[in-house]
Amino acid sequence: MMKKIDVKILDPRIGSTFPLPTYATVGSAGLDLRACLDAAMTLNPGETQLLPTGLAIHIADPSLAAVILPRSGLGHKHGVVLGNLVGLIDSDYQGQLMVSVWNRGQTPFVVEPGERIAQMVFVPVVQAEFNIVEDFESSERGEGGFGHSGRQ
Ligand SMILES: O=c1ccn([C@H]2C[C@H](O)[C@@H](COP(=O)(O)OP(=O)(O)OP(=O)(O)O)O2)c(=O)[nH]1
Ligand SMILES: [Mg+2]
Repeated sequence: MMKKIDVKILDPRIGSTFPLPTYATVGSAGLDLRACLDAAMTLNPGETQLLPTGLAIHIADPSLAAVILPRSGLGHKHGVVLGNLVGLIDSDYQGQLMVSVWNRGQTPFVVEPGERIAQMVFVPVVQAEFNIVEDFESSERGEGGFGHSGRQ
């Protein structure tokens, strides 16, 4: 079932020159976000830039959040990923959705106005309250971690 999320269009090109983000297929998890730029922007190797999307959302429901993820083609083929690796959009954030793009590759990458530069996925959230204890009820794993079970 589709969930309604309030959106503010901050750049008038959204909805005309650049389409509003939509799911590309019925099974898509991500909505592609576009770089709301006035002119093409060169992202040099190693460079990070914060790009506007021209949109603000207010998720409002604390049991939801959104994450911004790289697009696999940009990340794998061009080395264009996110400066924060993953962006987290809080349910009470009302500012513009921003995308930190990082060229971790070896060649300059030109971001065109309206180019799909990242994707956003809505995710369920559980807010936890801490219950302070002296000892945990024992579990199968216990304190083992960080590869303690080996590689095969
Ligand atoms: O890629 C991103 C990541 C975050 N945000 C916005 C939404 C999010 O709710 C807010 C704060 O993000 P976060 O909590 O990750 O950043 P912070 O460095 O902890 O800043 P703050 O002190 O504002 O929480 O910034 C974006 O627009 N794009
Ligand atoms: Mg924060």
